[in-house]
Amino acid sequence: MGWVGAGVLIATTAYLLYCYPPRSWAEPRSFALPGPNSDAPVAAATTDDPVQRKHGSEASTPSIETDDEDSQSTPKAAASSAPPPVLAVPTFSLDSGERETSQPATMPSISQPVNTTEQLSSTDRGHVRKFQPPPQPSLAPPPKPQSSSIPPKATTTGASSLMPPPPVPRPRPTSQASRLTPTSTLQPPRLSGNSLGPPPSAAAAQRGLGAPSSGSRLSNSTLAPTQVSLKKSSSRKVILEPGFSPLDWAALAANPKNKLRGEGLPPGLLRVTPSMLKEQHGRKGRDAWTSYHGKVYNISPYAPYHPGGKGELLRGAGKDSAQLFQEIHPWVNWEGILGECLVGILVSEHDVQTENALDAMD
Ligand code: HEM
Repeated sequence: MGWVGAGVLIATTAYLLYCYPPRSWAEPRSFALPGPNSDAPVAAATTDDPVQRKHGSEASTPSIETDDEDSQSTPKAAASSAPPPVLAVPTFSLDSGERETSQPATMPSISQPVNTTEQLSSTDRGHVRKFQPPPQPSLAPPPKPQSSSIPPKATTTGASSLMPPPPVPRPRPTSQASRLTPTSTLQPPRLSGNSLGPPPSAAAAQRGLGAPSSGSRLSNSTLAPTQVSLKKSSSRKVILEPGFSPLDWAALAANPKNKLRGEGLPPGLLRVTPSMLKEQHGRKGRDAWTSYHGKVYNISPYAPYHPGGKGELLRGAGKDSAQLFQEIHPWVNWEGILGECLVGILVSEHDVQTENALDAMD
């Protein structure tokens, strides 16, 4: 190499001398002077030709030369400009390549407007990428574009899916139906007839015109007031005169001296035949007798105290009243009211005749 360098040196000097002949061309000293002057540039050119070309192309400022000297000694100091491009280049180049081909429009939207112009210019120029990209790719790249582009679509789609107002028409029919149904359901129970019904219904059912009819009327319940009026009208109770209340009757019956069985009767129970009972019809000054479960009672003293009236009570005079009694008020305690009015026992005509025959034989 030394020989080659010397040859080159000589050739160059010869060329220079040929092109720019010195003023003292004729002087022999001129050959000696260029020698030492040419040594310095030749040495610099031979040693640092490739390196100096790079630095010279990059910049002519002295600061760059100092960086080069530092870079040789300490790479970190010079890496301030170099490393970032090394790390950023692969990521950025890949992203930029894909984006340039597939999604050029997403990049500006992702990166902020300040960097958009720089990126567009950087995509066109590869040299500029190395210096500018590091900050840009680190902030911009993958997550933001996808997230920013996808979410609005999803939100819009979700909103559109949720927006259609089916619930608006739904509540209307449901509310109407619910309103109609509950009212309908609530009305039947409200039928106060039920609350009023049970105690009197049981009584009225057995009192008046039959339990089944009253039960159906109560179920209708819309006619509750009419039911009450019917019960009152069906009620055949009479207004008793003063001093003939149930308590007055109880006080009268408590005293055995009142002789509620009737005047002129023997002390013991009588054997009453149907014919005898029939003669005690309550007219023509006779007491009214009636039979109930084989016993004969004098009902004449109770007539003014009978809540259903004297006429109703005398419907059973001279005959058996069990059927009428059961039809009207089976809950009434017959024996408790008319115990002191017991006359005798009901016997058949045949039994009375045999007894009479036996008595005659005696
Ligand atoms: C045998 C024929 C009888 C007839 C036809 C008859 C008829 C009636 C009638 C129509 C009523 C009114 C019912 C109402 O409106 O709630 C009534 C009430 C009454 N009757 Fe008679 N009755 C008879 C015999 C008796 C007898 C023998 C007694 C007593 C042992 C009696 C005691 C009563 C009582 C206590 C009431 C009031 C019932 C109530 O307040 O719920 N009845 N009766």
